[in-house]
Amino acid sequence: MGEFSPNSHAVVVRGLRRQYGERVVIDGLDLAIGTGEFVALLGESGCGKTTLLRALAGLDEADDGTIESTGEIAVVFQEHRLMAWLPLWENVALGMNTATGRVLAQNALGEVGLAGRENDWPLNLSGGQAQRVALARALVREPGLLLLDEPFAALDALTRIKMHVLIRELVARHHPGVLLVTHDVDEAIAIADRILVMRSGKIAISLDVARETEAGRGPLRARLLHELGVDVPDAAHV
Ligand SMILES: Nc1ncnc2c1ncn2[C@@H]1O[C@H](COP(=O)(O)OP(=O)(O)OP(=O)(O)O)[C@@H](O)[C@H]1O
Repeated sequence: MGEFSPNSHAVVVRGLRRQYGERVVIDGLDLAIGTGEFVALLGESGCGKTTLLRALAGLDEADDGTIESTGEIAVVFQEHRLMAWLPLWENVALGMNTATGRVLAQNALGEVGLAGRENDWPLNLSGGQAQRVALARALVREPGLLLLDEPFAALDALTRIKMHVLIRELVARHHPGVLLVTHDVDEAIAIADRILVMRSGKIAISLDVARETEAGRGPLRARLLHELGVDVPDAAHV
């Protein structure tokens, strides 16, 4: 990686290191995500994806290295983490001034397809709707960096595809840098501009997919599966 201009990057990570006892999980990792860039992070189970995300979110201390980010950082997890005793708008506006928070929450709920539902309760929502509220809560603060920790993994296949379309629209409108942790190679290819593979505590591979043609996606999928330790005879048709 070359030199980064902090102004055009949502986050720049240099030499990040994290270890648990003797086990080094992140080992001098470098990473830069541009403003408005959608990056997916793949890696074998236990390679340190969640550890990296937690360090970026400030939920965990790093042992060494620097993380420079230009704006707020928001996280959406696999489970929605909404508060059952608060109506949807209050979940979205949590910690904001009530009057402006309410208006911003209403707008954000409209953006995720839940207009008019601001006084409804989390318990009345489907899994997909609850994740929409979680996205609204993250984006209402206009974060510079949006961290997504497998937010669509628990959803059914059709709902997941709808969420892929929605998240792309939201990112195009709000321009945060995005880091999506996923186990799903097809999800990564469908929505990311760039795919990273993490291995041995570092970013081992960075592949541009934004301009990949339809014909190029089969070989790309096979390559990514191979990098993740899965070799299939003709991966384009699996
Ligand atoms: N708090 C902790 N204390 C000790 N070891 C930990 C802790 N958190 C994570 N680890 C270890 O660090 C390694 C990386 O864990 P991490 O959860 O970051 O991996 P991951 O790539 O997100 O895995 P998965 O894909 O299965 O979610 C694992 O070996 C895990 O056991």
